[in-house]
Amino acid sequence: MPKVLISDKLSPAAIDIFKRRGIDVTVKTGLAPAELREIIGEFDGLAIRSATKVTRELLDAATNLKVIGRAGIGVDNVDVKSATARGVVVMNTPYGNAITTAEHAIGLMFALARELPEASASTKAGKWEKNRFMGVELTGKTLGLIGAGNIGSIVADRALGLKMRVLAYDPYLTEARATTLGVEKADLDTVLARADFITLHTPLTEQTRNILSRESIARTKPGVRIINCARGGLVDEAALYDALKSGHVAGAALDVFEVEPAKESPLFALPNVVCTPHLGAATTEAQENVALQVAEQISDFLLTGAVTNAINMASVSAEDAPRLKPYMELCQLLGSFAGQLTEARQGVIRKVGIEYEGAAAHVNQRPLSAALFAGLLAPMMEGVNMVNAPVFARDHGIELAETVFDRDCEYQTLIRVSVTTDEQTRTVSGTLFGGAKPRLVEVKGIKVEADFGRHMLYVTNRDKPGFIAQCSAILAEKGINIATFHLGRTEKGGDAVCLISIDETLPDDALAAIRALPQVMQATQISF
Ligand SMILES: NC(=O)C1=CN([C@@H]2O[C@H](COP(=O)(O)OP(=O)(O)OC[C@H]3O[C@@H](n4cnc5c(N)ncnc54)[C@H](O)[C@@H]3O)[C@@H](O)[C@H]2O)C=CC1
Ligand SMILES: O=C(O)CCC(=O)C(=O)O
Repeated sequence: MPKVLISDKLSPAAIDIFKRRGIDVTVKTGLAPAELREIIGEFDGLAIRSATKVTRELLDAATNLKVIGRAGIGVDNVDVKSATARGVVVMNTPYGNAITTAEHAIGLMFALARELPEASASTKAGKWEKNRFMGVELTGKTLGLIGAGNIGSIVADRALGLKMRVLAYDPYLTEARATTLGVEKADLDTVLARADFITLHTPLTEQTRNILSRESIARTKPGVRIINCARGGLVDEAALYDALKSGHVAGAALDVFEVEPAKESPLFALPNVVCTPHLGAATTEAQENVALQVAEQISDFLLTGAVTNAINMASVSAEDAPRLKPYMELCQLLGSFAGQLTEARQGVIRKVGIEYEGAAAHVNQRPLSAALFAGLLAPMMEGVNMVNAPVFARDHGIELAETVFDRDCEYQTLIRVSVTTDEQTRTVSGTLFGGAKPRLVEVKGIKVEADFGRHMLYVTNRDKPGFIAQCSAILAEKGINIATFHLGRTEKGGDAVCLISIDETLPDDALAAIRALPQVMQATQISF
């Protein structure tokens, strides 16, 4: 039974889902990093919000971990690069708290426009300062969005409902999408110069860190109000403080801070600053959504292999997972076969080609190249799996070319793999017998029909009499039983391939004896 740890405060709905799906779930929140490192090795899955920091050190101790699920959007508390390198899938729940967070941004905009927190505090203090608080109307004002993804788009929609004009800066926003959203696409300088309110909705990346820097704040319209409900670090807090003090910025509402928890900050002393403690996603509805989603996603992955909303891997829907399973197995075996032949020749892989024909042309192929790379690179690298193999391949400069042939095919389904090294290109093809059982059907362009046995001997030889008898005699002498024996050749007397499935591994001297046979060009032992 897979084991999952919930290490942050999640809605109890998540626990129910895990239990119902047959997952052994443990809840331990508020652990110190050392305490978490101590126990993480037991778990296959980890469900978190933002408090748990998944560092390289934690991942080093997470020897069984297969999946990390973030009940929320931002994964900046996860070292995704290290997780990927260790083959751990990282998932988030990209939509579950988007509406709630957009509503918080709109709420903060109202709070700024009418100084609601200050007015409330003053009224409760019995001051009745009716003349102190003079707000601004939102109707007709310009809202500048920085980031127009899920949350930014919802903010835009709500702002348009308030009769505001919306300008959006987002390098990935197309004109067509901007038109659909009813916003004006603009560059950052235009947003800074024209917006009465600026709201941020981007992840924190190297490109977005301090996107509202001292220089960019200086280029904003005097009297601008700034809302950050995305991530601390997008706004330079020291520069914001100075701009608020000088009056250039009329107000700022911050849900997120450079350092969290933010227990102290010079900004707290300013009357025109509204703060909330990272509450953007804090509604019952959003927390239930993300908890349910993350629990379903982690369970699906651990129980069926379905991959949803992964940051570091192609998605496989729950519907696709059973259909893709034999294809992934076939690709992994073809990759492993090609990889072991390449390893035997010590060739440096330059390029990998995958061709899909027949039914394979119509399945979701995105995860298949990852399965192929996992098989291909496993003989050469330790700890390779579908998550990290494509990254290793890219880091090693291996080019991938995928071709889909929508044409009649000799087999019901066919996947042909070619691996090009400095020396040669090797091709190997496979099909699914009965739609499910991987079978080799072609090696080096020569037709064979062989199941993938646990231990195999692959021989290329000249098609001359005597080879089969001599080879069988060597195996018999070593007491090695032959399970299956498959032959193929280009033509009578031409090149031939022989695939022998054997019940145990072949001793080195037997392999050497087979290699020494006069007809033999290459003999390699393959294990799956
Ligand atoms: N305060 C809170 O509790 C919450 C905060 N968040 C934060 O909100 C952020 C946005 O969430 P979503 O809208 O769901 O993400 P999203 O991925 O749908 O949208 C992000 C947008 O930022 C844009 N972007 C990327 N780099 C940019 C750049 N250099 N300049 C301008 N735009 C850029 C992207 O093109 C994308 O459209 C999350 O990354 C997360 O950090 C999310 C949920 C709750
Ligand atoms: O889990 C939370 O409360 C924070 C949500 C958040 O920041 C996110 O989803 O990116």
